[in-house]
Amino acid sequence: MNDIKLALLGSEGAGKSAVLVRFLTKRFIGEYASNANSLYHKRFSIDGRQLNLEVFDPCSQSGESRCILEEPVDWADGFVVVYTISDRTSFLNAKNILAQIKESRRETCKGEVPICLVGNKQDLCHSRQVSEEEGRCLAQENKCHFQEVSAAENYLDISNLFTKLIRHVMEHLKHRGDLRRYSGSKSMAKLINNVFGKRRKSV
Ligand SMILES: Nc1nc2c(ncn2[C@@H]2O[C@H](COP(=O)(O)OP(=O)(O)OP(=O)(O)O)[C@@H](O)[C@H]2O)c(=O)[nH]1
Repeated sequence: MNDIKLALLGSEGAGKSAVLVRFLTKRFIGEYASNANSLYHKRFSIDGRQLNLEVFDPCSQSGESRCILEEPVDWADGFVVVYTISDRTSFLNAKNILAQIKESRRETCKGEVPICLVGNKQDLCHSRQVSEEEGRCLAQENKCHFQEVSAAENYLDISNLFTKLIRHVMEHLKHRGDLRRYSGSKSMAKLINNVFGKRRKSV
């Protein structure tokens, strides 16, 4: 069974946990504990293949806090970078995070890093500060997927974006002939726990 490791990154309050919980449970839960890093596990079936999905949801990163990014960026096979369409600062932070991912993967990762840029809180379009076009352009510049979503209102867009990203990760790993997939993910989970002291969750 293949292991797929994803990390969600983005500003405080961008809706990382909401997006992830919507994907994993189909539900929207208004408030989430935001003072701890979490590692979620889920068995997932895609295109007839069984996967062990691990998703790392760290507590918030500001643009300057490079250290919180380093371990997830090394660990993850793919990334969901979340900003809020009604908060330009979160968009600028997402831009910064994309640059950091690219920079740290430049040596090890020939070709594209599987990333989806997500503009969340589409339901707040009356207070929109970032146009859909700007989001799409930033994604194009970084050669990544792009999707505007509302974790509060819509499951399907979120499900589709994760499915697309997971397919991209699978392609990417196949291309790289990455045998690490079969070495067992428990040791990496342990490493992450050691580094961040985070809770682990099964959904
Ligand atoms: N209107 C609206 N609110 C949302 C949406 N997604 C999340 N929220 C709200 O935004 C707030 C922050 O959501 P979280 O999922 O905790 O955000 P986060 O990025 O995980 O935040 P940290 O854990 O602090 O990094 C919560 O009050 C959510 O209810 C959305 O799609 N629409």
